[in-house]
Amino acid sequence: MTQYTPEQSSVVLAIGGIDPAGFSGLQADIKALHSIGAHCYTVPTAMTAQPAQAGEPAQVYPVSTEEFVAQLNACLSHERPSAIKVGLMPNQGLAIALKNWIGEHNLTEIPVVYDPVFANTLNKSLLVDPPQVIVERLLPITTLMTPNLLEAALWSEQIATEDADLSKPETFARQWRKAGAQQILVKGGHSDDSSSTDSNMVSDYFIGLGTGGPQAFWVSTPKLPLNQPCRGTGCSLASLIAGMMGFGYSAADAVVIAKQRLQEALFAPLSFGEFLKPNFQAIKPATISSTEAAQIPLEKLPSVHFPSQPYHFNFPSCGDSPLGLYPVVDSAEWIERLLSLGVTTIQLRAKNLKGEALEREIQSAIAIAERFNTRLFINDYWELAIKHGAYGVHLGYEDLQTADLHQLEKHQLRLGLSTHCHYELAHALSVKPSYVASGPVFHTNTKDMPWRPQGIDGVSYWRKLVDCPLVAIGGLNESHFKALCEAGADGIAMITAITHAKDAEGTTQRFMDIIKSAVNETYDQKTL
Ligand SMILES: Cc1ncc(COP(=O)(O)OP(=O)(O)O)c(N)n1
Ligand SMILES: Cc1ncsc1CCOP(=O)(O)O
Ligand SMILES: [Mg+2]
Repeated sequence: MTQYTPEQSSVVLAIGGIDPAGFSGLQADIKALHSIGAHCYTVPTAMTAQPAQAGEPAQVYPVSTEEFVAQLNACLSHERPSAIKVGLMPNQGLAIALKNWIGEHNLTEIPVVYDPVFANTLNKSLLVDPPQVIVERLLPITTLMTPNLLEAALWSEQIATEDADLSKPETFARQWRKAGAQQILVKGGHSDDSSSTDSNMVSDYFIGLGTGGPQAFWVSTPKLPLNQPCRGTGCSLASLIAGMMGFGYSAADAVVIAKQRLQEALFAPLSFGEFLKPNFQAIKPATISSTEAAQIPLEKLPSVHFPSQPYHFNFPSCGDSPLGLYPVVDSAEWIERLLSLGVTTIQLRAKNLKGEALEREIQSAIAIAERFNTRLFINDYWELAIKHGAYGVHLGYEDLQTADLHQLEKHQLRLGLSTHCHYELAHALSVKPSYVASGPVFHTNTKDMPWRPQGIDGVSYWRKLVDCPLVAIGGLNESHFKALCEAGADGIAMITAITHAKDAEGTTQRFMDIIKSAVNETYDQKTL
């Protein structure tokens, strides 16, 4: 369910400080990483002594470069790490040693998540050298930085242009990118600024590298009413992100999953003395089978939205009857043929038409669907769909970046959205569409897709996260219908199985019958 291929194991090399009180640093990393089933190597950069009392400073005792490199080598003598998480890096000598070690051992392909810890939650400085010098050393080897607002400010103010508004996470993120950060998540947890998002939410700003170039988004979870300072959240989040990237997830997916995992661990935090800490023991462990990729159980997904787009939409429903068999075809002629058989949901996916011919096809398709009182979705061409009063549109993630959702909502078109990974699903759900499509379920020859097929298990997993109708698509035929209905699919979409069938009419009729009885059986079983 990701742009990359999720693996069965994730081994994270966690590099950071030892907090003997057990709130943050490597101890926090271990707990967070074990909760997602990742293995955690721990290489200390420093012992620390961080007293609870506000007046007393923290002590930091860095390890020597020799000790540091010996530990790194010892870890490497076991399995090669699949991700590296860097937390407290107290001086530039260790930063340089890490950079050199990564280069010497050809580990530059491994994702490095750097959480630039400058001070702890109690604002006690933990660095021996100035933060700017340390960050400069580590930036070239970092895949994703995760500063909080204060840490981001420390660096950004140095390089800010005069008109930059440094009170906002997105400004910091842009400044860091200018300074050479590949991908960055600026955590807004310490911000009182609510201009860009809902004040009941904690919003972080991400700039990453999507398949089609840089991508930027806000990722938000509800603010939890915590009545004591909570420690170790930054370390835990960065570790979870590294752990998910270690499994092979993209940075955007890893951020979305990690943010939700942390939210769940904070929902009923553990209280210890004057502090709280995330309760990773209380959340569901990951299930990792020997054959499938790791599956991380989540209660829901965070809200995700593009910087330019608010996420308060509400698209009309597709009605009470299940979407059922959902043929995706390329002409009005196909629509006429299939609707006359009683198909109730259909899509016009006209990839080979342009200009007037395209507009004519869309107009005819809409007229036919109206005659049969059927749910017709127009793929891609949302402006023409609005112009000619279509029932709905189906959009992919790329279309979402340019489509005017306000116009679609204003004209009350139904909206179906494709999703292939956690990040896309989180984004789609934030838009509150009329349905979400999930695929490819199986390998498809119809379209090149960079995602690994999710299988029926993937549909069941998606079902638990999706609070609107769910459509399955990709390599589907009649042998899958029963299992798909049991997995909770409301609609079963397909191209080849119908349009390449010898007897398309007979096949469609049979498919409708199978789906109808599978739906009835599933319903009977659920109500027994
Ligand atoms: C029901 C349904 N699900 C997914 C898709 C794929 O749409 P999209 O991502 O926009 O890709 P193209 O179909 O445009 O290639 C779909 N069309 N229908
Ligand atoms: C457009 C699309 N999006 C996800 S899978 C797919 C192709 C589905 O076609 P088929 O049913 O022929 O596998
Ligand atoms: Mg499309």
